[in-house]
Amino acid sequence: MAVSTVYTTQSFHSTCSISTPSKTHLGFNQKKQILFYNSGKKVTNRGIAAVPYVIRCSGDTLVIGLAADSGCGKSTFMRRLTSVFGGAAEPPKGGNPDSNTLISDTTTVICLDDYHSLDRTGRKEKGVTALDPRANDFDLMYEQVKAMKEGKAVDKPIYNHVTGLLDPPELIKPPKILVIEGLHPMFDQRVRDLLDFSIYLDISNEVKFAWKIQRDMAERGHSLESIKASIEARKPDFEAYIDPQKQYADAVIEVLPTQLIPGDNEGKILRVRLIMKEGVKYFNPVYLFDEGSTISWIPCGRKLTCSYPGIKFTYGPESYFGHEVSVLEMDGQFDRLDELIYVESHLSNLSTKFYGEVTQQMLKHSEFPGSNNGTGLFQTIVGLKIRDLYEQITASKAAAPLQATKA
Ligand SMILES: Nc1ncnc2c1ncn2[C@@H]1O[C@H](COP(=O)(O)OP(=O)(O)OP(=O)(O)O)[C@@H](O)[C@H]1O
Ligand SMILES: O=C(CO)[C@H](O)[C@H](O)COP(=O)(O)O
Repeated sequence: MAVSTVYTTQSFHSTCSISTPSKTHLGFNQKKQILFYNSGKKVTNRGIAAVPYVIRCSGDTLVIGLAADSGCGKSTFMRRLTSVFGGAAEPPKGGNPDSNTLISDTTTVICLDDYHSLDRTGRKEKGVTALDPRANDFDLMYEQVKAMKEGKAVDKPIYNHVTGLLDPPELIKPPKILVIEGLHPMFDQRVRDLLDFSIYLDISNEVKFAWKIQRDMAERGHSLESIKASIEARKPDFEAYIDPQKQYADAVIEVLPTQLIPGDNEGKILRVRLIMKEGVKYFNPVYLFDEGSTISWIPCGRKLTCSYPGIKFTYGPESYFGHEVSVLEMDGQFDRLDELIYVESHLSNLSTKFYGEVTQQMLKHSEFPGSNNGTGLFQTIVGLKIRDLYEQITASKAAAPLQATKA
């Protein structure tokens, strides 16, 4: 008899179905580990591989990691991502009004700030920042993300940004897609290994400063000096614990000052690079004109209105932390968002479901920050790639029992 082990797991949950040969019967121990009986004789765990069984867990959760420093556009990216799947994302109904979680039909976004082990006072007393691993509970993060990936609900703690305290936990049910966003999704190897796809938002210091000033001065009444001081105070820990995570990311969105205006440091016109790792299963990098070539393209002219300093796209292969990557870059900003369709029609592997879907998404959220430049464009594209990844993984799982039957 052919032996096909398509999916193996130590524990079994209610969303899974299992098929075995006719003479094999199943049992479960108290830990929900599967016990196989062959013609009435118990097969021990050691013998599991000898049993031709197929487990299909339709409820398995896809886990996406999104890493970035605070104030670098994670929330904006999340709103674009959940919009690709349709339906509004809202905090858990009837729960803590200061919850950091956002739930929509397909996705649940949890904020890793909820795994701070020290509250605001605790950090102050110990003299550590929230970026320091000592202020975070990676064991709990790992256990809970693993549990959700296996289809189990968890009681996740809540870090309350209003009070600076740790609030009572909230129940999070396993979604189809779980996004873990925050400072450290790729820091702990155990958590990193649970990720099906990972993204890093790499905002250069100049741009981070410009965004912080815009938000914290205009919206939160902070002074220029206090913003500068807070960025400086976080810098050593950012460099030690947050920034190194980008080497593990499958996609990085790098945001830099423009090169179209020599010496520009204002952070208003941006040069944005989408760095896409090659060889990642179910992820085919986007390309401009000709896959693998090196291209430079100024689309301004008859079909795209551009005011000073214009728009420039580049595309080509590069090496990033020793990995082969494709990089798509956009420098400049759009004057008229509806004309983005002209650019979209020259990009391939976008994972759209219909012609113009990228432009439609961008127009739908034209009020989000970055909608007229590469940040919004590349966040939208990564959102579509995640939808594609989810659909491919789901389809491959559905096909697995069929293949096993054929084996
Ligand atoms: N693409 C962008 N272009 C211009 N400004 C942006 C962009 N993305 C974010 N910002 C600015 O940065 C601020 C923070 O964005 P957002 O809330 O999405 O970041 P965040 O990483 O979730 O922040 P936090 O972790 O502090 O909650 C926005 O209010 C906006 O001022
Ligand atoms: O880096 C951060 C991630 O959002 C915050 O500074 C950290 O979570 C601490 O939050 P607060 O300043 O509200 O105490």
